[in-house]
Amino acid sequence: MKKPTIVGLTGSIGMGKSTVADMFERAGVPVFDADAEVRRLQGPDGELIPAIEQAFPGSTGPTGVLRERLGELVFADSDALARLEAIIHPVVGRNRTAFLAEHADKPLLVFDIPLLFEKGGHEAVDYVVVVSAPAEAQRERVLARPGMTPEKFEHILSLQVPDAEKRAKADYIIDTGQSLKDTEQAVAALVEKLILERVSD
Ligand SMILES: CC(C)(COP(=O)(O)OP(=O)(O)OC[C@H]1O[C@@H](n2cnc3c(N)ncnc32)[C@H](O)[C@@H]1O)[C@@H](O)C(=O)NCCC(=O)NCCS
Ligand SMILES: Nc1ncnc2c1ncn2[C@@H]1O[C@H](COP(=O)(O)OP(=O)(O)OP(=O)(O)O)[C@@H](O)[C@H]1O
Repeated sequence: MKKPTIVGLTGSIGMGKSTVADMFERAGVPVFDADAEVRRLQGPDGELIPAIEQAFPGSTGPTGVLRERLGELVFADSDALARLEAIIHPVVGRNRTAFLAEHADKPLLVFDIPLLFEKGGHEAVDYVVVVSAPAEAQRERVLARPGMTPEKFEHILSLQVPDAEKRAKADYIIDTGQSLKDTEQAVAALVEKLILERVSD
């Protein structure tokens, strides 16, 4: 049986990656959502709560990880962030492998991975799709989020591979600086192209 084509979907903060991932799902493509997986593992009764509480005392409660508190601890301290990542990333990787096995009969799959370039996962996918919009649109979207400040935004940006570099390394770019409808059409066209290419391979 032919293996599924794997698309790695990524993009910097606020570029519209989650919205575009939903568009892939609506086009019939199963999506592994690394962020959702992290939230599940960190949620109430999440598998990683004991390890996170041990490494970062006071960072969890009855609702699971206290995201804002943990964010304050790790986004300001790169060693702390590396410790948190060492707890989380191996488990996410394991669950991604299980997702792949479950969907081995599908033509196309999407791995929605915010840190695809930062963590070197781009070698493990067939195509990298970068979600991108003008910096002004990105800034406006992110600053509209509750609890976000310009300082926090700049700092998170500094932890991420710059958008220009992501674009340069992409196989395909999905522009989210246009209307949602136009972006959805671009996603549907890309899905069709990738499935056709696979068949004629
Ligand atoms: C620290 C946590 C709890 C803060 O949660 P919060 O809901 O406040 O923020 P959120 O997860 O939406 O992240 C905000 C922005 O920071 C970026 N970001 C998150 N983790 C990282 C990281 N390890 N390195 C660089 N950027 C990161 C996200 O891509 C996003 O653009 C959470 O980000 C976390 O657990 N991060 C570590 C796990 C991880 O690496 N997740 C990302 C992909 S699997
Ligand atoms: N053409 C478009 N495509 C995608 N999103 C758009 C578009 N136009 C406006 N938006 C809006 O931009 C926002 C993007 O948010 P989204 O959560 O998808 O970003 P994200 O990149 O996943 O963020 P983060 O990396 O911070 O988790 C949404 O509110 C969405 O409705």
